Amino acid sequence: MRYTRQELIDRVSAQMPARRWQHTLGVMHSAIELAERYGADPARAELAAIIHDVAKYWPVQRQSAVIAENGMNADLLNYDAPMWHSEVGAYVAEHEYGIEDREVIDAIRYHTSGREGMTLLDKVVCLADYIEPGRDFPGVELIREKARLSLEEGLVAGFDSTLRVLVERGQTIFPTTVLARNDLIRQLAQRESARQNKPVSEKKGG
Ligand SMILES: Nc1ncnc2c1ncn2[C@@H]1O[C@H](COP(=O)(O)OP(=O)(O)O)[C@@H](O)[C@H]1O
Repeated sequence: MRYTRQELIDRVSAQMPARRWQHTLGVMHSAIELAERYGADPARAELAAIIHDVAKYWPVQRQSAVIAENGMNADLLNYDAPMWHSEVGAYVAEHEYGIEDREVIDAIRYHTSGREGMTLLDKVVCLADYIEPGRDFPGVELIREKARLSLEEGLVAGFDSTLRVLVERGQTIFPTTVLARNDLIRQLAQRESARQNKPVSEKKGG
């Protein structure tokens, strides 16, 4: 990594309006909290959170150029521009800030869409983005409640709310989010069936 934590904060915060930096501070806070609760590395969660929205306010032409010119996921360009900043943020993290930690880079890359097989760090950063203290969209309280039960339940509730809005607005859906949601629902079902198939003696309350 080329910069200290404070240098990174200075560089990232200079690229967005104050209210978006406030959101980022909230995501840093929630990412650390979720990491501590669910066994991820809080320092790596915070690092991904600091950088996650770095490209959010870049002109869209600059964002699409980074994606098109660097062999990144060009399919993203077939979807609405607000999706692009995650991929660009991952690029900036790696190539401008010298981050070498693949999991941190990927947590930035998938913080909006999610993906099938999300890592623990992906889950922490994506969910923190939904529930940071400054968020007040309809349904955020339900996502916060589910986040107290598990990362997976929190994320399913988060993706549900995003998908609902996209459907209501008649917008196209970047399919990776649907794959991520399917995968999380299967993980929850597997966890539940493992819990139910435990020998009776191991079950609390019989
Ligand atoms: N699967 C998807 N398909 C299309 N648009 C999506 C998808 N997931 C998220 N979005 C949209 O991308 C935008 C950026 O998402 P996000 O980074 O979570 O935004 P913000 O932090 O500004 O709330 C939002 O407008 C959201 O509705």
